[in-house]
Amino acid sequence: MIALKPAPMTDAEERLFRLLRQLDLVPFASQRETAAAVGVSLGRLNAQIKQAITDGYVSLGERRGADRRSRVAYGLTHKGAALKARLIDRFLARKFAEYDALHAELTGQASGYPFTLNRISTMQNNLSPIPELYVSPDSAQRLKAEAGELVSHDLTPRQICDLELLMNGGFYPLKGFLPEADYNSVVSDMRLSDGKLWPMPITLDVSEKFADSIELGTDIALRDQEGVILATMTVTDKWVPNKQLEAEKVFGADDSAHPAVNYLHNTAGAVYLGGPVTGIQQPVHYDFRSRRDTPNELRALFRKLGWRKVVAFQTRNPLHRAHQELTFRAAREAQANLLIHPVVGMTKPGDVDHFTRVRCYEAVLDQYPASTTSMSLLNLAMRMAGPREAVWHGLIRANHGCTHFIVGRDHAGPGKNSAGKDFYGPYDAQELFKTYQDEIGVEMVDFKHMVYVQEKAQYFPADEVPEGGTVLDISGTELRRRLAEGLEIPEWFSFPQVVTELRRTRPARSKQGFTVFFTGFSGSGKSTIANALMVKLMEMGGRPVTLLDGDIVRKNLSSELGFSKEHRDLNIRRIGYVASEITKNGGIAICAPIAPYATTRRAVREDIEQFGAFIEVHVATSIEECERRDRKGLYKLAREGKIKEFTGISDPYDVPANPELRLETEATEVDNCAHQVILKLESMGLIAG
Ligand SMILES: Nc1ncnc2c1ncn2[C@@H]1O[C@H](COP(=O)(O)OS(=O)(=O)O)[C@@H](OP(=O)(O)O)[C@H]1O
Ligand SMILES: Nc1ncnc2c1ncn2[C@@H]1O[C@H](COP(=O)(O)OP(=O)(O)O)[C@@H](O)[C@H]1O
Repeated sequence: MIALKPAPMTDAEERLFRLLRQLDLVPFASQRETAAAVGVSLGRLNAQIKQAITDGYVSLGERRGADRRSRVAYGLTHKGAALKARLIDRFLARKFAEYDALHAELTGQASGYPFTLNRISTMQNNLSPIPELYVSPDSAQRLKAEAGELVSHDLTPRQICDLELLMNGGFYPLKGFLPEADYNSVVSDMRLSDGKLWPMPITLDVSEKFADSIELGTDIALRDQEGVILATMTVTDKWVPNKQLEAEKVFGADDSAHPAVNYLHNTAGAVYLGGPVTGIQQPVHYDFRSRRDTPNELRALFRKLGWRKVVAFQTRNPLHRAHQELTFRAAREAQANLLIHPVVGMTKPGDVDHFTRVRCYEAVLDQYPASTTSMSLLNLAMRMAGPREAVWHGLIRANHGCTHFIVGRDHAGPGKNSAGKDFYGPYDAQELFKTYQDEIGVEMVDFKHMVYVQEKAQYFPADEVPEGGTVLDISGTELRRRLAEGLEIPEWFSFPQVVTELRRTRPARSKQGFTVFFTGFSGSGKSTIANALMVKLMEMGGRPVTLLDGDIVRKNLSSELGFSKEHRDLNIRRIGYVASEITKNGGIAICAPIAPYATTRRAVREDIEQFGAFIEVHVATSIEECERRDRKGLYKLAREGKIKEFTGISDPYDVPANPELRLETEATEVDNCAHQVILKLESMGLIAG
């Protein structure tokens, strides 16, 4: 372990540090009280405070005395708070040197305790408090008011997760978003520039425009999505990262099939800002509050329970019987207590949402012995980086007071790459973890994939299956298929309470909502067929049906819109939004606009497919036939130039390339067209036969 000695602290710096520390602890104290606390005369303190105000470390405020009269009070500025955080190591080094000198003077010997910057390893104790980046609650109030004046950055959901773990010590020893030198070193060598192990770049990505507006050395306010200030950051670094290199080094390939690489290229801003963070308040969570713990809260819990050894189980999936067996075995093997530590920040796109998962965890928690098992939620934004992620998870669990960590098959695996191959080998994560285990400070409990052996009616690691045993297993994809089709999920695989919970969130396709989206020229037959379909679906019953016909929508939702590309797109996005809400809530939406642009139809499809099926039906009546029908007399007006931008005459229509269904109306009855849609819905499992 590399432990660089910090530069020596001068007397003036020590005095300033003591003052800042005291003002952080009790910002509303009188000068007399502060002078007594830091051990200087009132006159001297007064001079010190004046200097600190001139230097921008301390600001003047107001407090109400016991007599309710307002009096002057002093507190830290964000610059002062950041300086105090930076001086901590040097202050401790000085105190340590003083102790060593005292020890030598009184005993004739050096103390023999090596000084190290890594305070956790000197403490040797997973139960003692870990440093956080928060200022005291009183200072936080002042800083928050002050930070209102600063330039603000609105954090993305992923940055909020990162910031929470930075501030509460989950990402110790990081002191903020990585500066450039640390970033480069983490990307290439999995280490901070001082040599400490850290495998994941924790970066504050911003837009070029925002970065251009920030001078180095500026303090910025970091706000959540509602505008609440959570922290300030002194911007010490600003650079344009080599994202391709980051993708290759950290995630193993510059392939956008990897969710974090996709995020890097398509969501993250072009410029990174780095610098120390001063924590003001935790991000607010309204859900499962009592289940969320900071590293220090967990350490305190373990202290209270007398848990010396704790094995952590990381998960982003509901717990089934295989997981239960694995966690039981791990706890037995390590002779440790068990912390079920699921991630509720950001996981892999398409995962079961955390609300459902936590309800599933709660449902099975009483299968575990309460005296040796606890559950806590971790607001981590996963990157699905396999081996590097496992090392990172280990460090985070060490910070949360755990001594052991379970690494199973394909830990934090991102799925297949764009060539259809796995990004990482199934046990690469275990290999890498083993290499760094000592530095991580937690012991790995490794497991092979757990499978069910029918004859034994019991789970075994895949490499310990008794000879001749019949192995049963259900993959994640198979489980999703069974849930989607409402098929049986056997008792040996999961707990009935978990299956019930999952079925509630992901009912069978025949009970989910969906959208039928007709597209075609004016007069092609969209409304007529849509009406017939609606009646047929209503006859079947079961789900509410809503028809969003082009004409009706234009009268109600989009009355101010015309027929320019921009207005047509807006119209279709509105229809898509309403249909997605209907689909989300289990209804059937039938849409029948012209929707001439393929890109807009694709965007609507993506919105809706998050919640249920999207069935695109191209009503493929030729423009000549539509013009012959000319039901509303509009084609005639369009030919005469009296209606401009008329689809098919003077405006484009992108023919759908791969619709779920294409209808020919010229030689087919309306009833038969609608029936073809019904058959399609049946074949997709959306209506039960
Ligand atoms: N310039 C122009 N181009 C196309 N259509 C026109 C135009 N002006 C008015 N109309 C009438 O408006 C109906 C089409 O509206 P939509 O909302 O379906 O169009 S779009 O999807 O926003 O392109 C369409 O109704 P349908 O015949 O039911 O398709 C027409 O009656
Ligand atoms: N197989 C068919 N399907 C739908 N409409 C048909 C069919 N055959 C003839 N039509 C006629 O074509 C016209 C279609 O008009 P409409 O449904 O309002 O089209 P759109 O909504 O696409 O503008 C109606 O007059 C309808 O009776």
